[in-house]
Amino acid sequence: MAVKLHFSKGHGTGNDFILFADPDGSLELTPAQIQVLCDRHFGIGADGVIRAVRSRSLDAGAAALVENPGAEWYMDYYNADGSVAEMCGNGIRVYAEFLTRSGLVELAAGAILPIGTRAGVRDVQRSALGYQVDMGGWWIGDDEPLVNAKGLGVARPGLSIDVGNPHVVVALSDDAELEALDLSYLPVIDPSPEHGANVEFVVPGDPLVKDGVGHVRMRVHERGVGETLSCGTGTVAAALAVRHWAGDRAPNDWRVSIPGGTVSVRMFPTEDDGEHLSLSGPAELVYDGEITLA
Ligand SMILES: N[C@@H](CCC[C@H](N)C(=O)O)C(=O)O
Repeated sequence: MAVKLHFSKGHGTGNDFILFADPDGSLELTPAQIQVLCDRHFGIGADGVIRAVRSRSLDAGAAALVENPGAEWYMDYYNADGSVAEMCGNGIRVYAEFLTRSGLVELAAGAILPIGTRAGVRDVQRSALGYQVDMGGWWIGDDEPLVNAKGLGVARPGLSIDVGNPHVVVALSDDAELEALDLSYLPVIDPSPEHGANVEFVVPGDPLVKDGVGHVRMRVHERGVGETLSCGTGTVAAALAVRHWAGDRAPNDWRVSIPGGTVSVRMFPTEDDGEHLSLSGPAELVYDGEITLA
């Protein structure tokens, strides 16, 4: 049966998404429908699709992820190839803008909007740059997978980082190396991660730290998409990796430049002696439309 879909198109630093409201959870799209929507020639075109669904409408497995602490809204996120992803750092800011602009939630300055994701609940609030997201904790692997990409010449060691979804970060020596990459080809990771990974190529700033803030340039090949103009979870993974390599004197405030703009990343202590990451950046809704899906 044909499905008429009302959607909004939005982006966070050029990482673009198709968003639609399905509060009661009655409109689950198939991977083939998601691929058509995201196709830049035959569909609307986007890096991912976000279904806005109320947590209470989820099946028991997904609902368990967002019960404690409770989140009224869940970000049901799909990559352009139709695969699911646990988290999206740019998408969640655009999702917050979509929920508030559509009148589905009210978000006063300083108030916190908890949003359910497959990686757990993430707190979002308005910030000077647009929105700020508490991205939670992370995990750094002790392996060093080798990464090769077209234009790189020789494989480089990467750092595996999980920030709710999987990343491998690779340091390059300068901007010329970063620009020489051809990310229209899938980077090869050896050993290959079981569930795939987003791959970030980074060039630490020179100087690395200016006025107490660390600087990094990054390009990314997103799992399930290809090269994108930005990846929010990738920027926090990049800042973490560079801080890890730089050692004890590295700062906790970072600016990460991606082809689609700049975002801010901060590492901050939590009450239980851990550390969380925060991501701040813009979120834009560009247009609304309607499409009929076969
Ligand atoms: N663009 C996103 C990440 C989207 C999911 C990713 N491709 C994955 O499969 O993990 C971001 O802004 O974080």
